[in-house]
Amino acid sequence: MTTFKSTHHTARKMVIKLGGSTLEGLNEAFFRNFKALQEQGIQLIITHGGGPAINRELAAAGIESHTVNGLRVTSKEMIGIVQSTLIGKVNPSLVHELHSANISAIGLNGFDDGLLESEFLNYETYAYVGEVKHVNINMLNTLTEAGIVPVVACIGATKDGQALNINGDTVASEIALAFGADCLLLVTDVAGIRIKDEYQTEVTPRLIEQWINDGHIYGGMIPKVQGALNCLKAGIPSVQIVNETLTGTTILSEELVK
Ligand SMILES: Nc1ncnc2c1ncn2[C@@H]1O[C@H](COP(=O)(O)OP(=O)(O)O)[C@@H](O)[C@H]1O
Ligand SMILES: CC(=O)N[C@@H](CCC(=O)OP(=O)(O)O)C(=O)O
Repeated sequence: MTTFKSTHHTARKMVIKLGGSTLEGLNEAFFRNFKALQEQGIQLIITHGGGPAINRELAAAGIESHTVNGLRVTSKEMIGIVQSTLIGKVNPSLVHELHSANISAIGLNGFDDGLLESEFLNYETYAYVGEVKHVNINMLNTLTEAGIVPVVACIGATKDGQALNINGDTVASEIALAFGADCLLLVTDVAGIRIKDEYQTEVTPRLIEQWINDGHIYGGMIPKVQGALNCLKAGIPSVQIVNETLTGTTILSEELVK
């Protein structure tokens, strides 16, 4: 039994972002629901993070890291580890899981066909963290039209070929915008936004701003909701923060709230 919201049924193009917290052992419900979306003829792109895997690799190298506004400050020594973890480990193991579930998938990152042309976000504050300047969507269109699911790791590339660390939620929203997705699902380890122990089914940008200011939304949830708000502003009708069963919080533009 699926529990999709009605917006899923009307979607034609969808981006699904898998958070690092969910990547280590996706459950059977996820693959079942994913295939149900494919069977509805929806063109799908997967993007992913990998925060926990990066933490493990950094710890093994004896490197400590910290975040500012939910973004990992990434030193020169760290960017190589982030790049090799996301592109060399997390991405192929996710592609393998999809393949094992009979889903045709191909692994990509920001370097491939100039997919995520990026620049330093703010070197003084974040060092090797990027912001996406241009998404070369052509390859993703070609693959999705052929029924192949692109699986994109959140590594950007500068014009000079420098890898930059980009938050997975940010990459998901940039790709959703470039793809013209009508739905963005941010899959994480919680069933949506929780405020005072209560999961919210529908929220508005105004409430989100208030909750960030008073600390009810913090850490990794901040780039998630910010990416969601950017997508809504740019006209993507449905952005949802969901768990592996694809149920959670829908973020609505103010004017859509009755
Ligand atoms: N209001 C909130 N509701 C739910 N989770 C929140 C909230 N504020 C912060 N969080 C935290 O955000 C986490 C999800 O973000 P993150 O760990 O970055 O996930 P992912 O790896 O899936 O991107 C949750 O596990 C929770 O600890
Ligand atoms: C700049 C920045 O913060 N990059 C993230 C990239 C991985 C990510 O986003 O992983 P999740 O989806 O698990 O959060 C990081 O280094 O953790």
